[in-house]
Amino acid sequence: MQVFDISRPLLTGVPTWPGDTPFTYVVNWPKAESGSVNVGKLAMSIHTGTHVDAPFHFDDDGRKMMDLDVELYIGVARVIDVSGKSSIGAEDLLQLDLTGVTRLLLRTGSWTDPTRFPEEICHLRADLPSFLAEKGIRLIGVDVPSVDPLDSKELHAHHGLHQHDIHILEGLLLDHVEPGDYELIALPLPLVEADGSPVRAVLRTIK
Ligand SMILES: N[C@@H](CC(=O)c1ccccc1NC=O)C(=O)O
Ligand SMILES: [Zn+2]
Ligand SMILES: [Zn+2]
Repeated sequence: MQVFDISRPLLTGVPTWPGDTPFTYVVNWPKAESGSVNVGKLAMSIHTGTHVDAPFHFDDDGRKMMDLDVELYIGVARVIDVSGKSSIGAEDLLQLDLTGVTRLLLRTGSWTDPTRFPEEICHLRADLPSFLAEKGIRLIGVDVPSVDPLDSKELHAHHGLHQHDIHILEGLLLDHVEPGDYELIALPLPLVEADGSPVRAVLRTIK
């Protein structure tokens, strides 16, 4: 059994959405002062690195992190390669047999420099959510900061996925993983009021 870490490392300088809270970690209470332990303090945006979105992120009346079904973030997931495309719609996935797939991770390869926030990414087209829902998919994962174009204010993909009860996992690292079926573990933190959560996402080979 092999485990692939598909999470982006969180460290000072990690790319964030333009204008968003920078990531900081400091030892706020060092052992030399406390006498026994180093105690760290963390500040970050929910949407930095590998994370899940809760519907409240794009809908004031939407559910928050703790209201979402934790089961969806654990279980068999299929990784597919869709690199080289500027967007993904139903047409791009028509040839695939997605029978029995609940969690689908798209390797777009469109975030080429992990040290910088991308200028352009592969996004999901408006016809994809209903197509995925028909196939029974409940969670979609992408290796880019958003399922919508970076400058989108309408967030058609976010809203469409939510309407079809499909959960969103963003900012994965999939370059080092071959397409196929794995067990996904990407548990969000129990942030009761939050619009999402950072996750540690891993893929475990099956058998
Ligand atoms: N929808 C994006 C986040 C996003 O749009 C965003 C995140 C932080 C600060 C600003 C953002 N969008 C601004 O237009 C996401 O789901 O990660
Ligand atoms: Zn997000
Ligand atoms: Zn999002």
